Amino acid sequence: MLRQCSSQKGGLAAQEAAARLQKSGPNVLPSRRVTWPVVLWRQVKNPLLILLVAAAVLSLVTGDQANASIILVILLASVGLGFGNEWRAECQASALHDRVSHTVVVLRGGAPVEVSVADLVVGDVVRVGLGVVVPADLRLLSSVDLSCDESVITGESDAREKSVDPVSAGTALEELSCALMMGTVVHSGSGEAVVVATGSDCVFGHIAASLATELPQTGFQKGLSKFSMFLLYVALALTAAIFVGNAILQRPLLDALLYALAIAVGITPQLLPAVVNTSQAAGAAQLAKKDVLVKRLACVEDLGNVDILVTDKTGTLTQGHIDYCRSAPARGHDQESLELLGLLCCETDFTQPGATPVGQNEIDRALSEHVAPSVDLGGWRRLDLRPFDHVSRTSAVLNADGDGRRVQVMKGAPESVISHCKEVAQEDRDQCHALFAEGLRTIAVAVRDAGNADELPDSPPSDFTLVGYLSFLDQPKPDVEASLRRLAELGVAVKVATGDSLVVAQKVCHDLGLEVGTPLTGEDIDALSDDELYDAVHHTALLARVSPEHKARIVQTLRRHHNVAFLGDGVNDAPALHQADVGISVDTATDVAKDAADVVLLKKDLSVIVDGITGGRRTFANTIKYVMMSTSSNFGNMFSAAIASVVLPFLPMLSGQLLLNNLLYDISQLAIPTDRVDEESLRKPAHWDLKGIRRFMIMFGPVSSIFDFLTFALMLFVFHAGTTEFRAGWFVESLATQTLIVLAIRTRCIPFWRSRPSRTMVVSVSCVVCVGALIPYLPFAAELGFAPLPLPFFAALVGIVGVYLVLIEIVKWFYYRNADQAEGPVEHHDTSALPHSRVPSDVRHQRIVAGTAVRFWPKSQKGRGVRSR
Ligand SMILES: Nc1ncnc2c1ncn2[C@@H]1O[C@H](COP(=O)(O)OP(=O)(O)OP(=O)(O)O)[C@@H](O)[C@H]1O
Ligand SMILES: [Mg+2]
Repeated sequence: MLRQCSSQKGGLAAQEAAARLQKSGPNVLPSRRVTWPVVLWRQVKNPLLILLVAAAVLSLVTGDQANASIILVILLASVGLGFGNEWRAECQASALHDRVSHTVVVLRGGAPVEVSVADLVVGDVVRVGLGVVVPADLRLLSSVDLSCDESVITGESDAREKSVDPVSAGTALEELSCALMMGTVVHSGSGEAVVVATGSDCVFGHIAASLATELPQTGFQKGLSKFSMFLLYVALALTAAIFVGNAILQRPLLDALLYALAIAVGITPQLLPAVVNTSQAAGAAQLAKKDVLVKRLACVEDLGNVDILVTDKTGTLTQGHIDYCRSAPARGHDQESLELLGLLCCETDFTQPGATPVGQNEIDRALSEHVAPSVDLGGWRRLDLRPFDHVSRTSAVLNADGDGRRVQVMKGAPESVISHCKEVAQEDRDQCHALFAEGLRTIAVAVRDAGNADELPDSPPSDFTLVGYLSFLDQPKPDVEASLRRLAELGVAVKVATGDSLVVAQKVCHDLGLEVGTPLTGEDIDALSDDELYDAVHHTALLARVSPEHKARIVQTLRRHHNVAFLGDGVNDAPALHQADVGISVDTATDVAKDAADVVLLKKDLSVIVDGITGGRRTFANTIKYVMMSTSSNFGNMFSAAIASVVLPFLPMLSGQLLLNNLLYDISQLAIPTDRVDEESLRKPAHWDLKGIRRFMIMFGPVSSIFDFLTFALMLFVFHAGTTEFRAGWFVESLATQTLIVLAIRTRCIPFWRSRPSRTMVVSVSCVVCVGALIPYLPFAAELGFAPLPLPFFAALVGIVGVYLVLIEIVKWFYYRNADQAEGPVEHHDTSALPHSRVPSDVRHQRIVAGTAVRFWPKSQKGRGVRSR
């Protein structure tokens, strides 16, 4: 095979590889990226929009050409605005995605080097190990106990054994035991293989091309679509009512249709996708600056909604760099033989000259660094290996010494190893506890005479002799305590789920000031039903000696009533990462973990997650502002327009004018993603709450209508306005009230005084109001159907807007008082899980029922407004 690929055992020379890369192109699959036509289609596929265009074209041919042309021009501008913003967000998203690196170890000129997966070429010799996602189609050259999870290709969930033995030509894909396919995952063992196909030439390339690439919706997206459907129903009801009302009054039908459709378009928050995407992209870009890469933009908000974080221990609570600390031989054994046997039992075969540890096995790396130089492995030979697995928590080897004597060595978690030992003296057991109590990650080494066996028995026998313990130190991180406190303040409970010993984990938690409550072990968890587990997990912050399945089960159980994030970097964390609402991994993690994650941290640090969560909440809060806007004054305006069209003898605004009004309003709202967010709204997870939105709409919409009717009266009875002047007056008033209200709605506090909006927001809102006021004076105002307004109108306008904003503050006060009362009795987070029980009095856990939840803004702390930063 090597010859067929013009390669050799030591791999390709660097120049040769570069030359092949030039010819074959990078090893990547055809992009799944969104292209611009797709983004454009998203803007125009709105059925209301299509109907409106159709009606406008009809009107262009048969009737009012000026109005029809204005409608078309404005629609074009709206679509352009949405497209421009969404496209920019998409570009930012894919740039972020590209920053998640995937590397592989290849032999170049005989030496192992780490290169980007994209740089692989046919003929490269690569090394693969546990947890690696196979980067191209490979033919095995050597392997140790290798098996692969090929479910992405075959749908078969059981891992398949792999070996170098050739198979006959024409063998079915599932039976290709000497080949590793791109996209499959190494389930156990390790090996070397030569690349036979890259990029879209791979089997996976063909499959991926035919797969639907739609990803399942995130919690946030589900809420968003429900909300959009709700508005669509409101729009349809209103459109039908206006149309029928006008028809009964025998008004021109085409005009009525155009007008009704313009109102429908006005109500549907057309820019919602653009605002959401821009918010998310801005949020993601800010998070990227803080070393948080969001793989899917939609996860930004979900990150903000997290209220429980389940995390592993190594590298999160501890520094993650394991150092060999000391050996503790059992009675009757010495340090030398203990270290020698420990080294023999590493996955890397150190009896081979020049062997370097592969993969992410930290314990083996530490042993090779600190023990290998001083141990003489001369004469030893490896016959068989069973690599470490997270379920049995042991690894085993069969080795022969210089005299041909064969021994089986086992190393692993002390409890697991000791269970296979003949007899273990009490003092040796005590020694283990003492090491655990010091917080040392400790493994036991045991040995047995293997007679003349050639390979390891299927299950380890129980006649091992304990040789002793090897201890490793992984220091607690100094800044973790502060991060744990921040998380508690954010209403996020932290649970540590580790495969390490309970005593070691307890010591680490204690050192960090994390109260653990009543800890659970894997065995405890097995004995509990899901309901019992759900309750028990609330009373502890520590789950120790847990297997990968336990981690996944814990996450799954908690998700019933919580939004759960899981942080982990090992192969053993992948199932839980998949289960979690938000899977978080690190850039240095194993491929499977990184693949399963939604968010990748460039630094494995709790403080980075704190930033991620606050960033997510900020983004969510801003998105919700737009939603609130669309459902309050914007809705109110359209509602007034609907009523007025039936009550007045003429249309209160032409359809083109309505659309222009809507376009200007939308432009002003594009600044929302830049807005500041009150510190208070960051303190709690926020969720979609359709009931709350409906209540908001019903309370705020009519308030804006009252002022519209006031304006109608003013124009008709005080200024005795003609039709065009009337329309200009209402155009200016509705735009002013509609846009300025964002300054009130954006916060629970008193605007400007307690909470300041961003400068961009103030500027954009003010500019739009001014532009609106100027439009009736512009040279083309007559074409638009406007006449200039008398100056006293503006004095009245200032009065109307002023009273309106005051009234909104009063309604706001009532709304939040009711919302807070409606929330009912509040369950408290189990404070034992938080460091030093420093839980703010209002940290509560919110029950999310069937995707709806409690409210947008957290309860204000006894009127103490907090100034936003
Ligand atoms: N290479 C190894 N050889 C032998 N035993 C090991 C090895 N790696 C880990 N162990 C043992 O298995 C136990 C569980 O390790 P595992 O890596 O599954 O834990 P984990 O859940 O990833 O821990 P953490 O939360 O710290 O990341 C360790 O405490 C140790 O006793
Ligand atoms: Mg781990």
